[in-house]
Amino acid sequence: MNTVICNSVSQQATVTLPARPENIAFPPAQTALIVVDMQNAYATPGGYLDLAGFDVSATQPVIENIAVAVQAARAAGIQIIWFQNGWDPQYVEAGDAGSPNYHKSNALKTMRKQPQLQGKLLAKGGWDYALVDRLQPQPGDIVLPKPRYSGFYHTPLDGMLRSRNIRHLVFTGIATNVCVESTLRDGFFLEYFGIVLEDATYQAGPPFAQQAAIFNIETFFGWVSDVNTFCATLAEPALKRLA
Ligand SMILES: NC(=O)N/C=C\C(=O)O
Repeated sequence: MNTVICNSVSQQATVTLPARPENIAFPPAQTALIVVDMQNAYATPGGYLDLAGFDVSATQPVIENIAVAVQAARAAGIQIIWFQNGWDPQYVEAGDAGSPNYHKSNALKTMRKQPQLQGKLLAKGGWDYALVDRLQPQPGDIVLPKPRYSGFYHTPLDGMLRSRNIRHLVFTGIATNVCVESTLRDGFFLEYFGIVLEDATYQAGPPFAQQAAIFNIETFFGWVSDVNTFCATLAEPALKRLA
């Protein structure tokens, strides 16, 4: 299993993260680590993606890598934001037939095909909607429910970030090619710097979906790094102080 271990740090002014296509500097105190939709729906066998026919069998290393990244980010004074995707149990927030979401959401489609699942998939308060046991928010973290793929739509995310002077967003979570990429793209248009920790994300669909999302992000919308590098970068100033 791909386990990454790293040490924590105190807050510093700016760090420079080795990344593709080039290194990127950011101030931890004005940065958020966003954990996208690490719910049973997306990461656990028996959850929505699994029931809809997507392979979630390789998500455990991603969960572990996210836990490591969250711990390092928290110690460095980076704001942690947990997204939770879904709707009220009556699915009013999902939209009716007048919404593209009604037609494209594979959760809604799966429930229409299998009516016994109605009220179970991505419904607030249920097991499917809950974050996986391994990844739980702590006091000071922000938990943000969102009803669409992008965390910027129908949520207070932009205001929350601006009021905290946060301009850099480090992304982890599932799915790279859907909610991670959607949010990072919208952030780009709103003048946020988006960084993805590649090994702390996982795709919905075949491996080429991951590759394409990472290519798009690296080439057009943001920067790509990994958990080990992220942790080592945050630890560097602390190591220098000890020397
Ligand atoms: N969290 C996500 O990326 N979600 C992807 C698909 C869906 O929610 O139907």
